Amino acid sequence: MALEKARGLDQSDPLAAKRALFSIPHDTIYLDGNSLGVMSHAVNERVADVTRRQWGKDLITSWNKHGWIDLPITVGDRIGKLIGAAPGQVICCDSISINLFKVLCAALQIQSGRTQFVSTEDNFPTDLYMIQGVERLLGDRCSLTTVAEDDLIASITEETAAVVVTEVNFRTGRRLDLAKITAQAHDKGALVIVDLAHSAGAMPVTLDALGIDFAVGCTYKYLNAGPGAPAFVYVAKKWLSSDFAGALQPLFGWLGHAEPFAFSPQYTGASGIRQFLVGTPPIISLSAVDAALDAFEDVSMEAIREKSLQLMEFWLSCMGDHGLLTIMPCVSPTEGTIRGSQLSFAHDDAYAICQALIARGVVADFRAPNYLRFGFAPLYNTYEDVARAVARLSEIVYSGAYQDKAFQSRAAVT
Ligand SMILES: Cc1ncc(COP(=O)(O)O)c(C=O)c1O
Ligand SMILES: Nc1c(O)cccc1C(=O)C[C@H](N)C(=O)O
Repeated sequence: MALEKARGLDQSDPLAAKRALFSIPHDTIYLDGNSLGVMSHAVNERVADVTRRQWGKDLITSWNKHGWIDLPITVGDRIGKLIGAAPGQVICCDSISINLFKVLCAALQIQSGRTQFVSTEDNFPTDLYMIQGVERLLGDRCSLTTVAEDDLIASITEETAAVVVTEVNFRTGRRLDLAKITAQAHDKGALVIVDLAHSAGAMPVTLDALGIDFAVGCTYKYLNAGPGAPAFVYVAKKWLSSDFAGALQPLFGWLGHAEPFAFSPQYTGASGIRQFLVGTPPIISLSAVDAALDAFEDVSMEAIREKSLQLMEFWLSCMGDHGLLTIMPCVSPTEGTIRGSQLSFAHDDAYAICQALIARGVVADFRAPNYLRFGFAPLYNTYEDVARAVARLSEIVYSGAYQDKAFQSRAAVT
């Protein structure tokens, strides 16, 4: 029944043709695109071209000949289109963690006199760690206050330098209201720094329209650029033309210099977003980001969001039909609009169930303390994936197959 319904839904799916752009092992149902997206054929081909032809034959001339030197900016602008940022405000470089360091320092510089960052206690750890690192570096010029998600808005006061918020919670999938958070922050004179790791490529994001000050995000999840592909950083235009322009962030690397090839001993930051570049970009994986973005060229983020919501509704109805929702309750919001593109379920044996699923070709992941997490990537996941994965989950849970010893021992990466 569920399989028939799924096939019908796949037939009328306007994004169905997109799946053919990706390389997905035929015996795998991949529901972990919220951790590492799958490889597109375009990425595979571009990486081969960059290594064989560009690097292999054209060698160092490729910095000019193949536009390597401008890739952080050209790719940044392409990402900008997906997150509601006009050109010139996004650059693709470094990791989320490093980019956070840059924008945390920028925020403190802009907010002279204010020292407090407010964040959520359940934020992705690297976001909290980076603030703790700045705190260690700057002493009483920086402090971190963490609060429950429900208390975030009320905790933003005239003392707050910036709110540091991840739009979609990596454990629960809860999506916070950026419009309300930004309105309160700006009302109190605080800045807003957003982590879009679980938003970019999964749903519409409107940074310029919301008036967000800074944002960071990665490209290896829903943007499918590959393991360790460079992240991005958004800096609102008004800060790029502020008094601090050219020296907004403290990692004064040579490629953020106004004239890198003048090799001056004195740092003068480049104008605009280029000042957020530090050292030499990883051209092979940056090219992979560029190629990965091709899959988003002719599709709207609204259409992607629509399918994401429908995939999750179908997943929940299939789990309900199998009686699974009482055995492993959903810890994600039941209301789709306040959820990202993932569903998490609590079960004491979530880790072992996840391993048993992987052994049966359904790739999900486990997140401490006891969550089984499924990510939905509308460009390549199908309704048939959903029906088949829930059937396998049901078989594992009711048969007790997950209790096998082989599924108990924890790997380094979960
Ligand atoms: C919300 C969030 N922020 C940051 C990261 C990681 O950042 P980085 O690019 O520094 O590894 C992740 C996942 O790895 C994440 O889920
Ligand atoms: N970045 C990752 C990695 O290098 C290895 C394993 C997982 C990741 C992840 O992205 C985890 C992810 N941020 C999460 O939401 O759990």
